[in-house]
Amino acid sequence: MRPLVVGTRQSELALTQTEWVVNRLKEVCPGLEVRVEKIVTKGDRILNVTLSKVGGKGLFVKEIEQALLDKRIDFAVHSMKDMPGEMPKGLVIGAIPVRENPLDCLLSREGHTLNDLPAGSVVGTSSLRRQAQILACRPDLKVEPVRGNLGTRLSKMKNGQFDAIILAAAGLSRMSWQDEISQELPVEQMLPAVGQGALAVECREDDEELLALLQKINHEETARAVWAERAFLRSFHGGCHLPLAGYAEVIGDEVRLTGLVAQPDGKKILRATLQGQDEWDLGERLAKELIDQGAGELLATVREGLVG
Ligand SMILES: NCc1[nH]cc(CCC(=O)O)c1CC(=O)O
Repeated sequence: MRPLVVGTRQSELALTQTEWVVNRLKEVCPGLEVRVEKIVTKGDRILNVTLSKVGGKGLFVKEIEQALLDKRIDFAVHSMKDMPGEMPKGLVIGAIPVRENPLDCLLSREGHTLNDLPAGSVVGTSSLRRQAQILACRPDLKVEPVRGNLGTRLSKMKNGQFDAIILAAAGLSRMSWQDEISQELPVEQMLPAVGQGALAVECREDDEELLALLQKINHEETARAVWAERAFLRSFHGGCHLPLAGYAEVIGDEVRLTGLVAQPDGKKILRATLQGQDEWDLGERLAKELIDQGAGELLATVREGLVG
């Protein structure tokens, strides 16, 4: 294998994830040389602006994808949940390694769970998906936006700006910060984001030498689950900043997919589960089922709110 260049954002989490993937590649290809190229993305430059108002999460991957297309880098490691539904022509996801804990968790200053947080407590999250699901079970809490990388959010909670925050278990676990978790939220209370806990290793579609190597760190079960979740996401046309959740598991030789579309105030939650063999078909059928329940109208109202 030729020496490779991997592109990554420069946040601690991104670097940790990249190093993890590089180590997996070195296990299956001893002696492999990989140079790490740090890339500053638009999402990193505007961390003080509410993300949903500036065009969503594609912001974290665009510059990196351009570097791939320009052949300045050979591959890139992304958090799967930061990947938009559609990818640029010429690029593919070459591997989906084994998934970390997909759940969201509550971190609270006093060690409370979601059910026993005192009324009026302020919960920090900028995700409409998390906001809607918190308010659905605890309409007496206040949700306020919080931005910044994991460390910044943690310190904002610890210094009293928030009574609690919601973060993905996967990020905390990769940073070895699991001890900060007050409660892992069950999927019944907090359905995760599409792709949460999984990584995407992206490369050029014609790089056959690299694709053959990446195939060796692909995790079939994770990949099947994530394809079903992403098929569901794509049916809503790139709605990664929308109050939308999707989570799939492999059960025997089938995939069971649960999807959710919510009103940001949590007063309306549409949810459905389907099981089947074909991931793409499953995602599309689940989206149709939620659209039949009124998801289209609900999301249209949210989209207007985001633009205005
Ligand atoms: N929203 C940003 C983001 N993108 C990926 C992760 C880490 C978790 C993962 O890989 O799914 C996080 C932090 C978080 O949501 O708590």
